[in-house]
Amino acid sequence: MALVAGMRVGSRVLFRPWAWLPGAALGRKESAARGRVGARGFGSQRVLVEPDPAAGIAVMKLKSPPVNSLSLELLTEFVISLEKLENDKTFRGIILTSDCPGVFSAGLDLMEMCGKNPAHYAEYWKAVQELWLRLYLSNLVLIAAINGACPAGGCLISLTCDYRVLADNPKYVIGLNETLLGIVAPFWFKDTLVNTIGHRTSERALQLGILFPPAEALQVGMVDKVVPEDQVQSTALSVMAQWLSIPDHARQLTKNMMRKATADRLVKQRDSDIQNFVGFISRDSIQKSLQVYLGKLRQKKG
Ligand SMILES: CCCCC/C=C/C(=O)SCCNC(=O)CCNC(=O)[C@H](O)C(C)(C)COP(=O)(O)OP(=O)(O)OC[C@H]1O[C@@H](n2cnc3c(N)ncnc32)[C@H](O)[C@@H]1OP(=O)(O)O
Repeated sequence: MALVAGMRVGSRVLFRPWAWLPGAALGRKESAARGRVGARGFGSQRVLVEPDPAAGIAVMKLKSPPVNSLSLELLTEFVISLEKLENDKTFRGIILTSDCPGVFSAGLDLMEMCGKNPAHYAEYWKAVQELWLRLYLSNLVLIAAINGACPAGGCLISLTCDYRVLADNPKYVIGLNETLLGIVAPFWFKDTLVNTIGHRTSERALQLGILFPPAEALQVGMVDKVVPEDQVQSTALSVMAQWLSIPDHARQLTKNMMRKATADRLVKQRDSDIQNFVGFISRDSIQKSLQVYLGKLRQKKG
């Protein structure tokens, strides 16, 4: 089946924001062969990939200073790196972490959602959806090694992982704090949280926009383990070894069984979800809220 900017995964056609990139028109086999990751690191400007082919894993580090906010560029590079690893049968797991000190990811890039036109908002939201779908349905074992603050979209990324290890630092808060910005987490952010910490805790966390410090995050189940900062990476590696001891086909089918219905809800209404986002974010009142929030972030420094 010929698809110009879409790729069939199961019964889904996924958007390919990088379809214009050199090599994108190659056949799957040729492309996979050329793109084989091997033992040397690869990546892009904003996403570093450190492969360990012998162990079947790669460490993926977000590197978009100062705070790994999820710009269109970072989202696109993230998806490309993920696809490379997914297509290379050497790899069974990814440890996802940050290369920016003190911040895992500041979430969606507020500059992408302020003062732009509807076409830009639509393109941006499609890229956010795409990253979520790819991460949430990934066949690989994904472990989040959370070595910094993890609000909103940063938290969402970690929630798509199979396991979360958080560094024990009171500044490293985690949660979906959208209401604090005067915006609303969409249904698939909410579903991802409910699937992780349950309905009642999610309702309270979402309405109040709670950013949980490590001990509370552990208590509500937002993360699976809290460890001293210098042990985040080693803990993620030992957790990975445990997950990789399970036969892939059985684990993957089980993961898919647990997650498919949630992902399908978005797949079935991607376009209307984009329209909702564009309509909501374009409102004058929402633009004003975001500007006020950005102003507060900047003031914090002064
Ligand atoms: C409408 C549909 C719903 C959409 C769903 C939305 C999801 C989201 O993810 S919205 C984004 C929510 N994110 C946040 O609330 C986090 C905001 N940032 C912070 O709280 C902090 O920056 C921090 C804890 C992540 C890091 O603190 P610190 O190390 O002290 O760094 P600074 O606050 O000084 O920030 C440095 C620099 O970066 C800018 N910045 C921070 N976050 C974002 C962001 N999400 N998008 C764009 N830019 C961001 C910040 O303004 C500073 O900029 P300059 O002042 O120009 O240096």
